[in-house]
Parts: sequence; structure tokens; C-alpha cells
Amino acid sequence: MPSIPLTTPTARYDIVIGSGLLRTLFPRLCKLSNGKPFRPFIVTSPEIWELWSKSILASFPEPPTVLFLPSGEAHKRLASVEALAQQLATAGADRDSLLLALGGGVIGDITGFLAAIYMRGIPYVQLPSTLLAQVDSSIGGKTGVNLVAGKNLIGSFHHPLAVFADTDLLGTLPSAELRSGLQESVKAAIIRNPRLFRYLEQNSQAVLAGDADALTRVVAASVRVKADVVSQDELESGLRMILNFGHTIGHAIESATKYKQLLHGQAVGWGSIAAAHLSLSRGAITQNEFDRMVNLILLYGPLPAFTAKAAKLVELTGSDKKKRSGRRAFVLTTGIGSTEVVYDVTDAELLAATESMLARMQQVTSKPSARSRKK
Ligand SMILES: NC(=O)c1ccc[n+]([C@@H]2O[C@H](COP(=O)([O-])OP(=O)(O)OC[C@H]3O[C@@H](n4cnc5c(N)ncnc54)[C@H](O)[C@@H]3O)[C@@H](O)[C@H]2O)c1
Ligand SMILES: O=C(O)C(=O)C[C@@H](O)[C@H](O)[C@H](O)COP(=O)(O)O
Ligand SMILES: [Zn+2]
Repeated sequence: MPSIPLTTPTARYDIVIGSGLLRTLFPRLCKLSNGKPFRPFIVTSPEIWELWSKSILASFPEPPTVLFLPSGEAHKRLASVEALAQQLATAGADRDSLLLALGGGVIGDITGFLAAIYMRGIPYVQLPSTLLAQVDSSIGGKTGVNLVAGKNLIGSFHHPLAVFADTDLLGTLPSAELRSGLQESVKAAIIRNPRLFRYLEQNSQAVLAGDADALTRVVAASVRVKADVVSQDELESGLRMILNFGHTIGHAIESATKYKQLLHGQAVGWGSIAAAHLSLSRGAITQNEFDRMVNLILLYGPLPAFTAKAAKLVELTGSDKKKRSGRRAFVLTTGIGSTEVVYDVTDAELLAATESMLARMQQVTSKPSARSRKK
């Protein structure tokens, strides 16, 4: 069973990946707490609990308290954090309590933030239940919520005590969610792992069919990329920005569509295509590299169409957190497996790349998406 360590100046923990982890959760938590008593609180959604409560409860001597949050990106906001904090207080949670985030990136980001601020900080463990959460969001300690003004604008860095990525959970994941998560793995491959890139190119059938070995391999390779980057730059002062490849425009798309039209991974897929266009226009990648990147992104689609103008998207990049002293930081790809962060991308260049991405969207999608996220 892969167990990948992540070490930063403030934290050290393992990301354990494999089958059957939920069924053995309680003894694993006892080991983590070094014999100190702890009171577990599970934060999850009713849908996930319905599917997986039996497995989770199997290892607990007494049922833990469960706090529910409705599914969906639209609930990733401060009001949800306050409601959960109130429930924690009413249930008597204290600094010996341990939050367990059982869910996708939305539950993980909210629970991590709640853990960061409840009583000025309590511990939590990530139990990622979507592919996206297993390959990306459960790792690295970025927690927070959205504002109308922009994505993840409120939050903190607060690392979990451990990440237990039980790959059995992926068995109940809808196909669109699996494909959305794969966009973050494609991102990891583009920025830092040419071997993963080739594996994703050559094994799409097995990966998309949910083959357990193929998915475990993709999760482990993606986690290694993220753990390696975060270990070197915990607070995103430099290297960590590369994990934001595709997110400058991706986040603008999510914000322009009010977090309702696209899944995060789908927005990142479009944003990655825009970033590849910009990289091509600067001569940072060859036409062949560009084609392989776009083909791989679309192979793990379909990416639904959305409604937003290029100029609006460029305007919305104004709230990007990578900005330094007012200068836009942009993550370019300089080849399969390599990146460069540049500070001289002009509005005109970004607009042209965004327009090229929108033109591609017109080509590959016939009609606007009817998909809308749960409110
Ligand atoms: N903190 C980070 O570093 C980081 C990294 C990447 C993404 N994110 C954030 O993650 C969020 C997206 O996460 P996501 O894609 O996991 O979406 P999500 O959390 O909304 O989950 C997607 C859907 O899948 C359902 N679901 C979850 N597990 C399931 C299971 N095992 N079986 C069946 N259904 C299941 C959920 O109920 C939900 O409806 C975004 O808010 C994004 O900003 C954070
Ligand atoms: O962990 C990181 O660093 C990332 O950028 C990972 C991204 O996939 C993720 O979507 C993250 O939440 C984006 O963070 P933000 O700081 O750009 O809001
Ligand atoms: Zn992301």
C-alpha cells in the first residue's frame, strides 16, 4: 500500500493510498494520536454518508458524531463554516476533538478551514472520497471557502494529521466526477511528470473504466508530484505556484459562472487549454507538445461548454492570489513535465489565449451545457 510522506517546516504526515482503509480507520486514528484520548467528529454530506457509513462505522467502538453539509461548490462559503462551528460548539467539541473530512474537495477544504479556526485550531484528518480529492485537494494544507468576488479568497494553510485515500470510495463516484478529478492528474503530469503523462495517454481505457490498479497508480503518481512540490514550498512563495497551472483562467471561469456550470476539474481543463495556447504563442512549447496536451485534456473530457466572455474572464483574473506587488503571475508550460512562472503576461496575450480556448470550446462542444451543479 503506497504511503507517501510530506514534510514541511510546520508539518509531517503521510498520504496513505489503498483499498480497505476506511474499514480499519479507528485503529489508524488511535495510532496517530499516540494513545492520547480524542473525540472524533465526521464532517460529510448526506449522500456520501448514505453510501459509506457502514464501512466507516465498522471499526469504531462507539459511533462518532456526524455533522452534515449539503453537496456542491455553492456551499463552499463562510455561512457553511459558521453553521458547522456552531454545531461543534453545541456538541461540546474541544481541543481534544478530531475532525474527519469524509468527502470531496468541498468538504475537505471547508473542514480543514473549520479545523484551522475552531478554538484557534484543532487537528483533522482527510478521508478524500473523490478522485480529485485523492490526487490533489486533500494534500498540502490549503483550506478555505469562496467569495462572490473570487475562488478560495478566504482560508488558511492548515495541514491534516494524515490523509487516508481509500480507493474503494471511487467505486461509487459518478463518471463526470472521475473525469473531473483526472484533469488535476493531467495537470500534475503536464507540470512535472512526463511518465504519468505517457501513462495517461496510453491507458485511458483502463483509467476511465475505473480499473483499480490503474487508478491507484494515477493517484500515487499525482500525490507524489503534489507532496514533492509542497514539501519544497509550503506557503506558495515560489515553486508551489506551478500547482496552479490552468487555474488562473480556470478559477475565473468558476467565478464567472457563479460556481454552478462546471466542476472544478472541468474549469481547470479549459484553463489548462488556455495556458497551453499562451505557452505555444510564446514559443515555450512546440506544436506537437501543444497537440498532445490538448488531446490528453480532451481525452479525459468531455469538458462542457460554459457561458462567459473572454474579456470578463481576463478581468476576473484580477483576484488571483498568485499576484505579487500587483503583477500577474502566470504558470506557463515549457514542455511535457516542465513549467515556468512568468510575470510579464499582458492582458492582450491573456485575452488572445482565452479567445483561442473559447474557439476550441465551440469546435468540440455542440451546445451549451445543461449540466448545473447542485445548489
Ligand atoms: N485544497 C486544495 O489544494 C484543492 C485542490 C484542488 C481542488 N480543490 C477544491 O476542491 C473542490 C472540488 O472538489 P471535488 O471535485 O471533489 O468536488 P466535491 O467535493 O463537490 O464532490 C463532488 C461530488 O461528488 C460526490 N461524492 C463525493 N464522494 C463520492 C463518492 N465516493 N461516491 C459518490 N459520490 C461522491 C459529492 O457529494 C459531490 O456531489 C473545489 O472547491 C476546489 O476548489 C482544493
Ligand atoms: O495546492 C495548491 O497549491 C494548488 O494550487 C492546487 C489546486 O489544484 C487547487 O485548486 C487549489 O485550491 C488552488 O488554490 P488557490 O490558492 O489558487 O485558490
Ligand atoms: Zn485545482
